[in-house]
Amino acid sequence: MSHEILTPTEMGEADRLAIAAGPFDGMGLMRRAGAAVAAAVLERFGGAEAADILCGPGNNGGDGYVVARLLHEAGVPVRVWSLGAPRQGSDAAIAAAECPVTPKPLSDFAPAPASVVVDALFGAGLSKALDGDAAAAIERCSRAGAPVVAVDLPSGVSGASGKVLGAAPRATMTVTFFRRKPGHLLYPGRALCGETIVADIGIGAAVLETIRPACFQNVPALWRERFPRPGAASHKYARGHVGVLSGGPTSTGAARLSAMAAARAGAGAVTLLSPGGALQVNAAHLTSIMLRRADTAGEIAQWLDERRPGALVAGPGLGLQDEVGDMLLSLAGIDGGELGNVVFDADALTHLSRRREEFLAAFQMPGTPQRVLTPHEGEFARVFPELLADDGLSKLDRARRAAALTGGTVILKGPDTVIAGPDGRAAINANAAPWLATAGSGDVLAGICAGLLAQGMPPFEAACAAAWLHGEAGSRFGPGLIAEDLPGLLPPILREISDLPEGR
Ligand SMILES: NC(=O)C1=CN([C@@H]2O[C@H](COP(=O)(O)OP(=O)(O)OC[C@H]3O[C@@H](n4cnc5c(N)ncnc54)[C@H](OP(=O)(O)O)[C@@H]3O)[C@@H](O)[C@H]2O)[C@@H](O)CC1
Ligand SMILES: Nc1ncnc2c1ncn2[C@@H]1O[C@H](COP(=O)(O)OP(=O)(O)O)[C@@H](O)[C@H]1O
Ligand SMILES: [K+]
Repeated sequence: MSHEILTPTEMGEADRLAIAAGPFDGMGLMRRAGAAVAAAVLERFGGAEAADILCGPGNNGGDGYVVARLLHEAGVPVRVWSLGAPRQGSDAAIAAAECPVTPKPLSDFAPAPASVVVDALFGAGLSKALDGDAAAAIERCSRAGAPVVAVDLPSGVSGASGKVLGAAPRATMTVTFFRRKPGHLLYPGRALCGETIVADIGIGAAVLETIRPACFQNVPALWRERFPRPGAASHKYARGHVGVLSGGPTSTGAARLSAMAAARAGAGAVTLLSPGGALQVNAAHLTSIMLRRADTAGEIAQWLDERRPGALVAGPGLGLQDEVGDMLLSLAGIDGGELGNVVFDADALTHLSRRREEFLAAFQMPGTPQRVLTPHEGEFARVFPELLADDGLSKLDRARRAAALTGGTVILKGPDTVIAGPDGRAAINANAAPWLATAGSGDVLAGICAGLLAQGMPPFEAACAAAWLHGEAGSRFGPGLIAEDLPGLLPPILREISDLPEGR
């Protein structure tokens, strides 16, 4: 599957490059775009008694006129509703002139029973919030419950951010062209697109060499090559050692979830670092995970110096006391030779929000551990309030800005988790299910990520792989999922990733 995601601006560039390279001109691409939509309508809604085509003034409307002509030629009763004539001489004007159905004003549109609506009002060129006749038409459509096929995007959904500008229909199906846009994968856009079909309209993949997209759908092809596999002669420490910091006696479960997940993700050894007061309760619940007493920042540093683990999980259940913040700050600035990677999760993110400037300064020191930050939206709001307050930023933009600010990899969690690296690369995760919204699920994600980091996977790839594995485990299990289930669901998924035949 092609997993590059193009912003609307990059898509415009793809159009231009493809037209320059030939063989299709703009009109040729529009005809192919319209044909792809018409084919999808006939295949999925062939039984509809009629088709209502809503056409905007730009090229999205142009696609709509092509769809209208082709459905008419296929014998479907077609009505065309226009928001305004296309600009003279434009491709859309040519498509409108070629359409044998006379358009009526959009203000008169009311969906007929048993008709399918093709929404070709606005696509990539959406420039302001929908209002007036466009918003009213969408409102009538929603009230009638008519099935909607969206051309490129449901009109009103921003292709760049997935945000709704004014109003947008809930499409049953969206047919987009060449590659997905962020708005197809980021909520609320994702939910409004319905099933998304990516149609080939004759733009060659070679244009991507010029565009060099930096955003991808999170699929295994993105990181499979870097996925760790144990060498035949590996010993347990060579497979990676993860440390996990435990909280006090009444909040130890989160760290154990992380520890178990790190082990299942393939780390050869996992050690839980526990305050003395929590040793008994941790010991009572651990078997393969090692346990070490560490009450102070000094004792943790001593263990790091002795064992030099590949990764540490810091945050789940850790506590919000000031001395915990001091300890985390010292970890952020520790020598990367003693500790390769730190996953800052949960309470560590709250400490980061309280002492942001000190943490950011520590992160900038050369030779410190690589970091992965795993905020959910609430934690993100605490750490980066100025990014959340900026309405012009998409979730993708926010994750990228946070990665740049911290010089780390950010997993901005949610139903549309975004992973962003400090080099500008980003991925949007699309395989998770709401069953994952259960206490402790994030602790498992942090542990999987640390397990992969400790095995030498680079942070961006490890973060993407962790989000994907976590999403896959949750989706495959389905209803009834609790966080304890997640680590045990990983082995068959890991086997598939590694392409190992049964019994090996
Ligand atoms: N390029 C190609 O080769 C190909 C492109 N293709 C198709 O083209 C689509 C992009 O076309 P596009 O760039 O013309 O933008 P489009 O979405 O039609 O809107 C622009 C018009 O709408 C107006 N307008 C915007 N928002 C508005 C609002 N809220 N309320 C009212 N008006 C609003 C805007 O006005 P303006 O901003 O100029 O004031 C302008 O007049 C793309 O999605 C795909 O379907 C395919 O055919 C494949 C080949
Ligand atoms: N509706 C949803 N659909 C898919 N995944 C979700 C949804 N809600 C939450 N998740 C995922 O579940 C995990 C929850 O993490 P988090 O909020 O930190 O939980 P906890 O702190 O209880 O461990 C994240 O990986 C998040 O992406
Ligand atoms: K549209």
